[in-house]
Amino acid sequence: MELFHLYTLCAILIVSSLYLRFFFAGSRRNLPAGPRPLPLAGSLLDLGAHPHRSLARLAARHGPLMALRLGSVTTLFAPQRLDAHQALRRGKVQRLVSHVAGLARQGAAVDVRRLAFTTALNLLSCTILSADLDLDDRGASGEFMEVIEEFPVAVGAPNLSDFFPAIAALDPQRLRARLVRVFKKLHAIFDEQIERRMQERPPGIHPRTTSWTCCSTTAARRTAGASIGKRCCHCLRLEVLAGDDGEVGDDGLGVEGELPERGPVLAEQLVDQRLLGDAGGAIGGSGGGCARRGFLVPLGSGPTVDLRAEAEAEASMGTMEAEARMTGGWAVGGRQARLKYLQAIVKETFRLHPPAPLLLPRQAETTTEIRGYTVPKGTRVLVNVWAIGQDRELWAEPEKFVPERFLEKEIDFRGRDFELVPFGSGRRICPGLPLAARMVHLMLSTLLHRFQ
Ligand code: HEM
Repeated sequence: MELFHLYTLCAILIVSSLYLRFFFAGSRRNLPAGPRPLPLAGSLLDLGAHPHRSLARLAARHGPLMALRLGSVTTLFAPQRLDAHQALRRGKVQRLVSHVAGLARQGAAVDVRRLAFTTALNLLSCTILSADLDLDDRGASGEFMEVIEEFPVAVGAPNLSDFFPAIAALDPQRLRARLVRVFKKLHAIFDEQIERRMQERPPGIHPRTTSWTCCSTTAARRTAGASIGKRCCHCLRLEVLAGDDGEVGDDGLGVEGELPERGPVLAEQLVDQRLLGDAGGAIGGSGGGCARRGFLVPLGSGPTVDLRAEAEAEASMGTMEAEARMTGGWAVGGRQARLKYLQAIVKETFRLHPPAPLLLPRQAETTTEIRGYTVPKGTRVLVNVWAIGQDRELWAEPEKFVPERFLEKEIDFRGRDFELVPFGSGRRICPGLPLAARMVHLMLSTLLHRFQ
């Protein structure tokens, strides 16, 4: 009997150690490097009294992205910010390239402006709505593009009502009516996406309610299978933004580069009227606007510019592809940051053709003094970014497209250098800047590299 117990114990030990070995080997497969875990405790003992210091020490040994097993939980540590949307961006640009290659093989014309626009839009719609727009589809993306193009026209046109508020109710130029129509179309597009997401969800399941994602009425109405009125759309948009499980995550904004710093506020901004209002012009800027107003036109206008940019894209892409082959991925987005000349082209284009030449209007909240002048409360303030880009005191031969000027100057468009503020500056700086900047560089360098 004693012997039987001994055999049973041995068998259990052997089976469980084999299982644990298999389990942990499998779970560590293709994980980033990290310290070898002890049985059961994993690397818990490595953390010590000051985990932040111990982790930094371990990262210095194992690399910037490190996997640790703490108890039974595998944990990933990154001392730097992670760009979780890199794969999504790459996928979109890869699709753009395949599409353009297909058109080139057929000898068909390529509408770069529309394709760049749809690619940028696609990234946004995947990020916000998990919906992919077809590059061929003139329907959905074409309609969206029309709506977005109408915004700057309706918003940017000088409006008599702004100058004579007493007649605002009459809307003499019908601009307000026009904007209402545009918003209606845009809401219809969003409503369609919301409806689609709701249809796809199994009946009776509604996302977890969090303080900012979804109001209880909406959840209750949906659970009851009732239709949802326009008033609930705001909540739904936030809910859609939050992804299927109510978490801002895989397709939500909470993981994108620099955006989480602004958190739910940004999410609300993006999804509520602001997105519908401001990002409209902005989206046009990030894709079609840039292609239309700038990047590709000046590139074709000077052989030096063209060749240098191409050579740089070529060199960088060579490395990127080698890297991609090793990692099994595609173009490595981070490398874009090192394309100095391409960056200079992008900056020069923003200087000459800022997509929002007057930014968004401001209003003085209090009476204030600037350069000895009094600015009364309520004064409308317009910043002419286009004129700043044309200022002869700041730029030599400002009317010329000369990217080289940015090779000599340490000027960026992120709102710190007031000579170049195509995305605005300060508290109301464009929150889409990181996304737009990455997409513009990635699309431009990829197209230059792949096509003549
Ligand atoms: C090349 C691309 C883009 C350009 C040039 C651009 C430019 C701008 C500018 C000039 C403003 C006004 C800033 C100010 O008045 O100080 C703005 C605001 C805004 N942009 Fe962009 N944008 C771009 C892309 C995007 C994208 C891709 C998104 C969305 C993901 C976006 C979302 C917004 C929002 C929500 C605001 C309003 C911010 C606020 O009022 O606080 N933009 N953008």
